[in-house]
Amino acid sequence: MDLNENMSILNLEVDSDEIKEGKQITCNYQLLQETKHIKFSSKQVKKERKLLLAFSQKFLPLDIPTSIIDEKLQKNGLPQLNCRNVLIDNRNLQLKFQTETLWNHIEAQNVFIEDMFVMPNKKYILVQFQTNVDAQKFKYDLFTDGSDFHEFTRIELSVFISDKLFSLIVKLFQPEIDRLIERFNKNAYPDRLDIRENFITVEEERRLLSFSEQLFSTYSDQYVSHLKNRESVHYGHVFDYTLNTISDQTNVSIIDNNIPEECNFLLKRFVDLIPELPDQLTINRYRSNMQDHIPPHVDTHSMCTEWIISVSLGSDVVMQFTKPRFDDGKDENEYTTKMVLLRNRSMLLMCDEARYRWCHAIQQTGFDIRPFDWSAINQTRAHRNRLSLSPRDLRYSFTFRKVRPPGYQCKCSYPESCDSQTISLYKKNDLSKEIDVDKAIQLEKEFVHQTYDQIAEHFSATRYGQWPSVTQFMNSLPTGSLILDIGCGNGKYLSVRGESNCNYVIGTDCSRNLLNICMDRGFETFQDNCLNIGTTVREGIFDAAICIAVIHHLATEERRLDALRSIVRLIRIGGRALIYVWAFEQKRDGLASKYLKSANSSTTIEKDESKETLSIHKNRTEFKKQDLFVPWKKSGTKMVENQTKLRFYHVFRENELENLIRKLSDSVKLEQIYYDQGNWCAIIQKC
Ligand SMILES: O=C(O)CCC(=O)C(=O)O
Ligand SMILES: [Fe+2]
Repeated sequence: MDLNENMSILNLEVDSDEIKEGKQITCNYQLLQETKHIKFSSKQVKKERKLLLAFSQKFLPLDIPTSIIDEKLQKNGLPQLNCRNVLIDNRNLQLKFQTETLWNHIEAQNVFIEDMFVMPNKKYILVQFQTNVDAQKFKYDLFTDGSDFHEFTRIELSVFISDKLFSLIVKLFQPEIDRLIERFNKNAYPDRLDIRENFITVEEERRLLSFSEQLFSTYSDQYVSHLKNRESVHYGHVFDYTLNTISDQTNVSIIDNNIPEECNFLLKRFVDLIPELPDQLTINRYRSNMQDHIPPHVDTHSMCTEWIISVSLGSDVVMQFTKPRFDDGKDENEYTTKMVLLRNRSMLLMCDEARYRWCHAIQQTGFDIRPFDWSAINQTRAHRNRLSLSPRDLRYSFTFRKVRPPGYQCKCSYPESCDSQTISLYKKNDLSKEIDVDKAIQLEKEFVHQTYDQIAEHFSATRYGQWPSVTQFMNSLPTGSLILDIGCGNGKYLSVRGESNCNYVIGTDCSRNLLNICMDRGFETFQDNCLNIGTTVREGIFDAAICIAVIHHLATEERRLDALRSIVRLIRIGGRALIYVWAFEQKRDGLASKYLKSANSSTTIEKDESKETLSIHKNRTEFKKQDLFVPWKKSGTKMVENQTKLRFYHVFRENELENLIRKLSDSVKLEQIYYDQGNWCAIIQKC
């Protein structure tokens, strides 16, 4: 028999019904006839969910040379395994089937499954077979080179596990699975969200698919928006996804003024659903191999009427709806995220609350996790919630809207997400009095995270110059330093690897779109909020950190202090960090900063300033307040006011950064504090 190169011959057993510190896992390396006992460390127990990761990293015998395995196999034949459970490691996403299809394929080979368990947010699948013999057949017959089944998929890493471990893993993850599945519960969908499955027939889908394929293959770049995350074409008006609104300022053109006649049959079906017919259509093309997606957004309120329709073609996809926490202050995970399965040939209608209040998104992944569909396997099993992994195919969506006249003021009841009402809402807050934490989170989400995601490309194109004193700090670090760039943006400092080129820089940022730019440049990054980083990476491991122009985006002093605490936790004792924040004082020693000097009247936005409000700063002028919105304007386009993107800033006064650092207690030494081109800067060292 032939073995795949990485096939493990490992059998894992636990000696307990619980996973506790000091409890043991026994690893039988069957072919090697070796047994190892490994005790759970307190760390593994603390982070139970990381346990399986620990299994795969620690226990998979990848280090055993294939030649040894072959030799043992020839001598001893197949090991007699006393196990019916197989853990499939699908981290490389080799599996090309949806879980239900995998089940059916396996059973079609007369190998019988008792249960299948997809772990939440993990790329592992546990399969429980009815007997040991079934498990062995699965592993040694179905997945060897040359077998029919092997043509469909490649599972290179899999591990046998005991019944006890199987049930422990189920116990460990079931609560999380229940929570995930609850998000798919139709009874709790956003109000006024309507889904009609089988809205079009298979034949109608086929016709629209070939129409779409032709559009994207024949039309030139004049008509196709090549977005970072997908491609789109437009009829009636262009929809600009960087601003989520209708725009005639983009560099793509509409294909035609009218919706194409291929859609006439759809318009007829819309008549009963919506008060007026659409005059705008965007066709989005999501390529599965590119992990195409759409970031969370609310389609701008004032630009189209109170409904939006989207018809799905080609592939199922899960759409995520999030309601800002702002509304009710309840735990976001429990109450405000909903998952909606959009099957191909279905229609999605978003009105009122679903349209105006909830963000919708399609996540960046090759696989969707969704509830297991028992009707697809003609069998029933023990009653508990199960998940299914579902690979995506090429998907097209047809989004229809009815455009409003320019200057229309939306009067919806959701001012916090309304472009016509938002600014007046925040005007009620004077942040010199601290706002509560929910408001702060919402303010940062809307006016920092979302804004950076929306302006990412243009922001990146204007952010290439490194500040010399930042590079100087990075170059002053010892050879081999591991450096974390917190709020790395487009990664302009991630290439600074020290004089010897031996330093290693990792970046983190909130903005997925900025991180995508880093990824394209080949940098290593992960997505995180500067307040949470310690929960993603191990604390105390970095020799240094830089945090340039980040902390001034946090809305309360407590949160700014928390960000400093988080930086300190991440670096090792003796490690150093450089922090830059924007200064209120834009003139020092009689000299204006570069920011003031580059004043250009054509880029400014005039706005009334009122003493008691959170105001919009006039670009390239001195600051009048510490808490304000700074407009981001795409130069070269004539933007009307409500299309301008705003970023929230708290600009620091002299001594403010220093005072904040002093609150960190004795664990930190303030090495240097200085002023650099309109910024207050500090170098600190962890004692
Ligand atoms: O692809 C979809 O179904 C949704 C598209 C969307 O949200 C949009 O075009 O604004
Ligand atoms: Fe949308």
